[in-house]
Amino acid sequence: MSKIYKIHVPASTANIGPGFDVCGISLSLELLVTVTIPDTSLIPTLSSTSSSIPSSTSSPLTIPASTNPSSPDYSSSPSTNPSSTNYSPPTLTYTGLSSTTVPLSPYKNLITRVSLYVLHSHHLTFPPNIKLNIHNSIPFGRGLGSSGAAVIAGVLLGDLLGNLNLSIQRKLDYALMVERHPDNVTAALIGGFIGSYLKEIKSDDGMDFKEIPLAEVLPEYPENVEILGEDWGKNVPLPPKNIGNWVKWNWLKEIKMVVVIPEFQVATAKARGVLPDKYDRKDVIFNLQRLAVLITALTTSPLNPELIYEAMKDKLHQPYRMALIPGLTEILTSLSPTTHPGLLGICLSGAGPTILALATHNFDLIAESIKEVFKKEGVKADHEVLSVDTRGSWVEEV
Ligand SMILES: Nc1ncnc2c1ncn2[C@@H]1O[C@H](COP(=O)(O)OP(=O)(O)OP(=O)(O)O)[C@@H](O)[C@H]1O
Ligand SMILES: N[C@@H](CCO)C(=O)O
Repeated sequence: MSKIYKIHVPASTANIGPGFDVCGISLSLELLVTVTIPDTSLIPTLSSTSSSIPSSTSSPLTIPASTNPSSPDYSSSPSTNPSSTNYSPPTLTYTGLSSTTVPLSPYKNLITRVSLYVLHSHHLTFPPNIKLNIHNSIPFGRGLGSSGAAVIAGVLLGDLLGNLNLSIQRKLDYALMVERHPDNVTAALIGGFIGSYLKEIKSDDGMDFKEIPLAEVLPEYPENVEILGEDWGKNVPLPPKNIGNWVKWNWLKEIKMVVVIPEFQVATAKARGVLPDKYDRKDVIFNLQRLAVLITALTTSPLNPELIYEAMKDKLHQPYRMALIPGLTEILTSLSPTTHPGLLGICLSGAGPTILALATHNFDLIAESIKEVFKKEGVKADHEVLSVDTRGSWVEEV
């Protein structure tokens, strides 16, 4: 009998104005990966060395039961190199957004490459004949955390296929090796309104986290299965332990996220490339003051729209990204709680180009006003009214 699992990962919005690379909120849009594992009694162990690799650290959180279903147990099967069996790597099918353009090779697709990184670092590779059906509702390259969700899905997939039982903290460590800003991945993994920071890893600890090139973490894996051998898994950069740290704030249910999504994409790498290496002290203070106020203002009832509106302003990333997003300056200055009752604050969602408006009512009016500005710039946009997802990522056996 095959086993079927579903991996659920939410979208996320990051920064929320002044909290650049700090704040994230997971959203009610989902990336769903359905994993079909053939009769596990026929699946060989993929490496005899896997049991010697420590697979987890202790978790600071209680993991919901649904996050760690009983994974298939390969351990009693004989150790076999897949290249010597009737092996075929995972097959991928996609439905939903970007389903016609996303790579379907398991060695090129972001979700499966990340899962292979997790497996590889445990001296494992894909078990044979896995089927993956991916349904994507998160638009690519719009600032709604599509890559963060794909990375988390990949870590959860690797954990499932390797029967690793990684702790939630260790899963985050793996995700942070791939996406080095913690805001989207932490919100996608944990769920809710999240503040996070990365531990500074000094080189004399044996590894400088920031300096490991992504190409070494996610190498171009060859398109064949002859990749298990004596050295398989020996030179994989392992994540330092406990690099991501987070807090989860209360979220008031009356606050909804109005997201206005332009039709064009802005790659996060490009939107980070326009940022300066150094900032003026006054701009840093501007953000710190607002961020400190924003967290309490957003989590305290009754809400104070004027306070929140000012506290959602930013001088660390949005001013530099205006050149990439036509209409951004006007959008950020022309709507306010006075002109649009119900509006709490407005900012770029993640690296953009999506606009995030936090609001308690008048959602469609707020969205239409933002779309009007985009329209003047010749940009078509859609909108959605989203809720916070408080559950985060989870895996179920169906
Ligand atoms: N479901 C997915 N499957 C495979 N690849 C994906 C998936 N989602 C995202 N990606 C990859 O990530 C890229 C988008 O990443 P990018 O960081 O530029 O934008 P984003 O994550 O949507 O925005 P932001 O980080 O600002 O929220 C896509 O072009 C694709 O290569
Ligand atoms: N904090 C990140 C989020 C995008 O992934 C940025 O703004 O670049």
